[in-house]
Amino acid sequence: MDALTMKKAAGEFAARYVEPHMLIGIGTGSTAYWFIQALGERVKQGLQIRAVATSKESAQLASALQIPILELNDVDEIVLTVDGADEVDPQLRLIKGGGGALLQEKMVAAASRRLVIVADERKQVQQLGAFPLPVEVIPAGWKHVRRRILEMNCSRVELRGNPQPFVTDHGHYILDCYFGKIEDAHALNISLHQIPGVVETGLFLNLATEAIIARADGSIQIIRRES
Ligand SMILES: O=C[C@H](O)[C@H](O)[C@H](O)COP(=O)(O)O
Repeated sequence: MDALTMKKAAGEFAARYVEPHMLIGIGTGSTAYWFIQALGERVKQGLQIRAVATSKESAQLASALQIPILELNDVDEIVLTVDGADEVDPQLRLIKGGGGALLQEKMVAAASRRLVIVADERKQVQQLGAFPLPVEVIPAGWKHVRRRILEMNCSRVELRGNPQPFVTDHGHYILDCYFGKIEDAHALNISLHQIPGVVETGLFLNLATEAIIARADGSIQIIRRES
């Protein structure tokens, strides 16, 4: 199976988790795309649900498929959110934000009872950090934030977007941070949050409850976080 087919398989598998009248969170990216498409198909066949989106892009896609979209502020607990990831470790700690939607994704994840990650096997790692960690920052001070991150044992920090900086849905910039292997993700997350100007990090810790991993041999692996 190639990458696209694996993403499609994981996304479509997750769409089966959605039950009538659920309030769900819909993720962002090329794997979540297939979840949204499959959900749209079920809505077309009469499934009634309501959804909160993790990005403008996903909101637009869902709306085009007649999936009713609500604002995060207008809902209480989200029953189930399905989202992609850039890296998934065996404890279901994640790096997210490759598509720049990490802030809204983390807010939606934190408001969700279940966060199910859809990914292909290439996203599975023993230790987080090969994928550069996205950090969302306030544009007015990004150079100072970059300097502080470089002092934290980080070999390279790149402002995303060239020549124009990439601007997130919430009007911020993204710094892609090359830490290499992250030994203590929890401590790193806390340290990054202590830098003035950091809005959010792409480290999703203790949030994912389950991962649906599509394998190249055509199988689906389900990993559940031990609580
Ligand atoms: O900001 C984007 C998100 O965190 C995505 O869910 C993540 O980058 C994975 O995207 P994809 O499924 O396209 O690899």
